Amino acid sequence: MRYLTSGESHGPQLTTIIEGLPAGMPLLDSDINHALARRQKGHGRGRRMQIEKDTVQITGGVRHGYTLGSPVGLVVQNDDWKHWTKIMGQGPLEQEELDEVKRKISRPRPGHADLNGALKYGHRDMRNVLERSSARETTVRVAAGAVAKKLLSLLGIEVVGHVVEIGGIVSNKREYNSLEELRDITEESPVRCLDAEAAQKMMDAIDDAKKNGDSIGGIVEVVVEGMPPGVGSYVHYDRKLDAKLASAIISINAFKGVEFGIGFEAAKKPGSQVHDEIAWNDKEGYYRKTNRLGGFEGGMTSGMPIVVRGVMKPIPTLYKPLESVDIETKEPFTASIERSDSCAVPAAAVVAEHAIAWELATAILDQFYADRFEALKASVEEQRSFARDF
Ligand SMILES: Cc1cc2nc3c(=O)[nH]c(=O)nc-3n(C[C@H](O)[C@H](O)[C@H](O)COP(=O)(O)O)c2cc1C
Ligand SMILES: C=C(O[C@@H]1CC(C(=O)O)=C[C@@H](OP(=O)(O)O)[C@H]1O)C(=O)O
Repeated sequence: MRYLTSGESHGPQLTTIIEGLPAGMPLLDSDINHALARRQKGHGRGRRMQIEKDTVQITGGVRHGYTLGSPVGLVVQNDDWKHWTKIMGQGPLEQEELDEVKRKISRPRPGHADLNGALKYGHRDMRNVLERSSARETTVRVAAGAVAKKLLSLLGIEVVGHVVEIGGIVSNKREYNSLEELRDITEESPVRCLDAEAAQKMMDAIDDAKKNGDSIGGIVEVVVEGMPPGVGSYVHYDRKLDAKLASAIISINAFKGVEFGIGFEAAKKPGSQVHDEIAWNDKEGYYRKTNRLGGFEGGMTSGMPIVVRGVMKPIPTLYKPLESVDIETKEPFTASIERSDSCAVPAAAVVAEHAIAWELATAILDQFYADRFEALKASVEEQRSFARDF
């Protein structure tokens, strides 16, 4: 399965085409709209989220609520587009219109894609870079991921993303009875955090950062339950599933680090306190007594919950900006900016959830029968009972 996205942040719309879904899978726009609404929430976002009411239009590949096997097209309109029709128009402009809209962006923001993108494509107006490097694109990544999540859920695999740290404030509550409980509690939290006390401190930290013209980052965690064991590969470096998940996390705007299970803590501990002992019982077959490795050994799923965390750096656009250089004058400057998020970690937890769901669904479709949904389901179930009886 693969998808491409197209669209600029303030252009008319964002589009994605998904290729490789099986036929006969139930899919409604409401499955996707719920995910889009979740991505828009979260304490710390700027005014843009009040303008947008993200909803999807399915433009192909679905009929009467079921996939056809043909490419699935998804479109999300940018409501902000109506304010940008001249600046972002695709046709040529008259000279006087050009003068009006051609306020070139020549001052790159440290930490954003502006300068590197300009050097790559030769854009002297860095709007040509920022329009696409903007995390607005994560809207359609979430839309594609919501389709993947639907497929996983129909196969008994659930994926939940939540926030475990913002601005150095750590969630102390990690235990929950079920993924459903984790989802419900974090859904109600304005920062998508299980620990209500830490959540309040996180919100205060976001407000402080905003007041000071600054921004803060954090850590999100994605948990997956229900993956059959043995998905991925130890045979080929480019089919290792943990590596694909790591790449999916780092591909999200502003993500700088990734770890599985106890992650970087493993460097400090002896093997006896890192590796998970193997056990067997009648009901489950093989399982691990602990899950310190976060659901992976040898690039393949172990059947234990997958636990993957990603580090998001603070948002680069600052109301109290850092020093940079104007590419026209080569003079140093510290410019003010119009609007920005001060913290997007809660939204990024939703993006991470969907990026992970996409990779898992793709791995399932690579490994099991993939043309008819019912046959896929039977094939995944067969792997589960094979592993149970092995
Ligand atoms: C949900 C989300 C919202 C974001 N909002 C902003 C924002 O308002 N302003 C900003 O400068 N960066 C924002 N970012 C981060 C930038 O898009 C990102 O830093 C930039 O594309 C450069 O890429 P890199 O940080 O991965 O190197 C956001 C990221 C995410 C995931
Ligand atoms: C539009 C979204 O996020 C945007 C991501 C973003 C960036 O630089 O990444 C900059 C901001 O854009 P704007 O200047 O239009 O407010 C965010 O609002 C979104 O998440 O849907």
